[in-house]
Amino acid sequence: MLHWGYDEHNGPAHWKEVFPVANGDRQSPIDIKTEETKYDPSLRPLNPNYDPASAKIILNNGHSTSVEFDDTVNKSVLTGGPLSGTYRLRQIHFHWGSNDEAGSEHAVDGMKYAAELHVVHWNAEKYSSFVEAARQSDGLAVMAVFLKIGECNPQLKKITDRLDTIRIKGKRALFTNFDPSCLLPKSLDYWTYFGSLTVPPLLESVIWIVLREPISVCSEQLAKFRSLLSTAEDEVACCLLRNYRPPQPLKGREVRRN
Ligand SMILES: NS(=O)(=O)c1c(F)c(F)c(-n2cc(CC3CCCCC3)nn2)c(F)c1F
Ligand SMILES: [Zn+2]
Repeated sequence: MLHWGYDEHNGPAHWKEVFPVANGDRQSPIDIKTEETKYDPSLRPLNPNYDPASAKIILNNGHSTSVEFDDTVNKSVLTGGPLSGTYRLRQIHFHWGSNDEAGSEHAVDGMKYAAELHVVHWNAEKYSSFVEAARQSDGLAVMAVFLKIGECNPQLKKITDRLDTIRIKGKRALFTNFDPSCLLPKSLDYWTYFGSLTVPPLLESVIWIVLREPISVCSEQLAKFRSLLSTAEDEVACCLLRNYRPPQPLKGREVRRN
């Protein structure tokens, strides 16, 4: 496998060839069987506290589009929920499919949504950098939000309207004054479990917080994600039509709910 991606020759089925942890005991995403989740009264309300000035750039990294935040200080943080300590906002990004029927990474009772937003944080209380935290079992906390096909989402428009300026892999553009809380649903009720990055190097360092209520997205907005290219300037253009990893074995893990 040359460089990992989502095509037949370098997609999720091949990742274990380079990243053997792909067959590990706490891989993500998973299919959340709601009947088997366990209510945990010790789980606290989620407390996202983001400063719009932390937003810096919007980027096409060839695998997704992300908004990167200034994580050199505790300006935008997530506390509460299943977390002990303060997790600092690093980036948000999306996963989508080649059609509106599937595109999310997590599934709920076997059902997949059209897309999924990930809000990535790292444990800045215990570790000194994102890369160090990414190697620790409690290093990262990712909040996942399902995108359900419906009304066009005016908040998401701020992102989808910029995608034509970063079509090519590696392109980036200034993107500030953006508070990702505007993409969260009314209810912050969640499921939580111990998992991994869903992209190589698939490190098993993520405390997953999956919000139960989806936000809306319309087909036209999703189509803009699919028009992003997974290729750089000097390569034959190839659209990033899908970028989701299928659900992985639960291997005895518990999924708790608040
Ligand atoms: N889908 S996900 O699981 O929410 C998700 C994440 F949680 C991530 F942290 C990343 N991530 C990957 C790197 C490179 C680092 C390069 C040095 C070693 C750590 C990874 N930066 N952020 C990511 F791309 C992603 F998709
Ligand atoms: Zn992701």
